[in-house]
Amino acid sequence: MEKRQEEPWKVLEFYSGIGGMRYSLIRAGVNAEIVEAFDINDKANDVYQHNFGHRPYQGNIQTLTAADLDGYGAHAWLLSPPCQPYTRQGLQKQSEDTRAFSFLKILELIPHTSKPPNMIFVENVVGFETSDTHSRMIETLAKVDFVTQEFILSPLQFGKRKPSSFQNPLFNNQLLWFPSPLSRFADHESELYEHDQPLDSLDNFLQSCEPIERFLEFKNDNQQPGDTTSVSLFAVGGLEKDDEGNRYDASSLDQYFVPLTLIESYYRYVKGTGSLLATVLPKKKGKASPLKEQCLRYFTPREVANLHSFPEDFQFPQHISLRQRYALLGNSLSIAVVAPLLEYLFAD
Ligand SMILES: C[S@@+](CC[C@H](N)C(=O)[O-])C[C@H]1O[C@@H](n2cnc3c(N)ncnc32)[C@H](O)[C@@H]1O
Repeated sequence: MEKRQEEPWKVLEFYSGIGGMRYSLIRAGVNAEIVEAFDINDKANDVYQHNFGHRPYQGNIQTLTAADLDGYGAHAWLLSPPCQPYTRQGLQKQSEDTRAFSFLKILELIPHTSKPPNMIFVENVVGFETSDTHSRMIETLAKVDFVTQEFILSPLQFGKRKPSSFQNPLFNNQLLWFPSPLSRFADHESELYEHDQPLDSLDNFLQSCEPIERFLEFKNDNQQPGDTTSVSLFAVGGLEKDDEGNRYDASSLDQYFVPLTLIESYYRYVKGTGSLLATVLPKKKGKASPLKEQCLRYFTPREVANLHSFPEDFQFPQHISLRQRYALLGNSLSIAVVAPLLEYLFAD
């Protein structure tokens, strides 16, 4: 697709969810216009519409044709397809999983379009890079003359069509485990590590992390200044309460505390997903206190959105239940990581 210099990039956002990709594009400062977004989930579309004033096309991406895609005249396609076929907790059926079909279908349409996109950005989970879906993606993109660069930061893949290229062609057709090529694009808030080695110790890692208080909407009342590093996170099970259909009252903190009965059977839930916050510090420094004394609570949806770097004005419409909020946020992405990648991809 030809584009005049001053024209905005025309972008299609596939699997738009609650708009993590669109927020990343905004944060990257790319002069772009989302010409259409696509998602099958009506609740996700309610949230998207609430925040962006546009309701995504609500249908199965698998039913789109090459002519439909040509009709949008887009320069770039952004895709965050379902990750369940590749996650470690899942059955790892990869391209055999019905949830992978629409992604493969959309890639296979590229040679049949008369105006193929100049750029493609794909975001997924660790596990995708070794899947047969990934092999088919690389094969299909090579056939239609794309060069690719791939990053495992949070798991990300993206491509740019010849003759345009990446700012750093040195990394073409490589899978990188470090973000150095992006460092010029990372803004202050989303500073990326320059390390091309894993962080060597837990201490170094903790020092390079933002304190968790920065992300909290409910601060700990009993917190002393300087106690920040003592707040602990535990990976245990998700929220138990089924609040389907109930309206969500964001103002009450009580609903986020983990019931003692659940903590007592902590080990049964270790395999679940989600993180917990210890709101009471251990009495003795360096000594872990029993879980029961730490007043564990779940992060609120706003806090999860903060951890994903969603902007402050992002909101859920009232009718979205607590459980739905967690599910939608859980499907979304880290804007702090995706924004520099988009900036890198769109840089001339
Ligand atoms: C991994 S999530 C992407 C979330 C999004 N990037 C965000 O920030 O919220 C995948 C999304 O694709 C949607 N989806 C899955 N299969 C689809 C299909 N065949 N057609 C349309 N949407 C689909 C799901 O409803 C879900 O919202």
